[in-house]
Amino acid sequence: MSKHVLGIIGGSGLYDIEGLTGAEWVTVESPWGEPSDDLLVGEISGTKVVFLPRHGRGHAVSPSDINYHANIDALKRLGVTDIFSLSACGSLKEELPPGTFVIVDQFIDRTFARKKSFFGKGLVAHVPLSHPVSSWLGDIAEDGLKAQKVPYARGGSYLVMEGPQFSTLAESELYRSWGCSVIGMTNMPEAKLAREAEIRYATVAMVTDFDCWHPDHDSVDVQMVIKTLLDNADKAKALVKFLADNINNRDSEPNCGTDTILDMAIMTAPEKRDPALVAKMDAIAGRVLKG
Ligand SMILES: CSC[C@H]1O[C@H](OP(=O)(O)O)[C@H](O)[C@@H]1O
Ligand SMILES: Nc1ncnc2[nH]cnc12
Repeated sequence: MSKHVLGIIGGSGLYDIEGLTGAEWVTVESPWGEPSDDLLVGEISGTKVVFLPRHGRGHAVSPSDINYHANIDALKRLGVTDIFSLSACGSLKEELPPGTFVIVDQFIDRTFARKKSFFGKGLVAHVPLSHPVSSWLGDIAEDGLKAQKVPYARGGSYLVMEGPQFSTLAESELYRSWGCSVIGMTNMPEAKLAREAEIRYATVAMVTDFDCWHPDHDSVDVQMVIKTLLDNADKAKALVKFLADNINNRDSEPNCGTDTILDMAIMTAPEKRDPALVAKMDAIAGRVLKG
């Protein structure tokens, strides 16, 4: 069995994936509550793949209501080592028109109604986040998009807004003035929590619209997003197959240190730790808390 276990978090428009051998929807119990849905577990080319629809099948969960903690905990419990988020997003740059896939490398987190950490009172930790995504995973995504001849951009900042309403024009212009490339509502705290869980994370953001700033394009609405997503669904599914085919066949291994990030992160002295929180962290931090 393969070493890297591939987690795919499917965003708007991606509620299922095909081509998994032995595919089974599995219910995962998490001490953090209910994940967005059951998780689809199977294999592609010998790689174990775990798929989770972020908004649930039928899209019943809004960005602010997603239980990001339970989602990451469930992926960790199923052995996931590497997560790709496939997300819809708005473009904040002329040169990133709808249909472009952006391999994001930075985030600006403007969400304010979400709990951001697994850690807290009685178990304090601070993980580094200067480079929130894995460039090793980004390389695999880039190879896949090149092979498929999909228009893509490597790098760019994803502005994470609270939503669920889309931005005002003043907000959209503000984020453009900050140099952000794309905007969405879901990748934080997801990326932060993945880092705390020692899971490598990368996002391929599929541009569906020009938000509301572009003088020659209508302001974003859901119909516009869905139309572009449907046009791009096959490309996203082919990318998932490429990721699974390739993640365990690379010449190099990741060296970002994410898989051991908690070695240096926990501040709370053993005798001051809250046993209830420590117990809840069995999957996320069991590697460093046990013994
Ligand atoms: C349906 S448009 C807004 C919605 O789409 C994106 O979700 P995801 O990242 O899960 O693809 C965006 O962040 C909003 O949540
Ligand atoms: N313009 C936009 N703003 C926020 N989230 C989005 N998801 C897709 N397009 C978006």
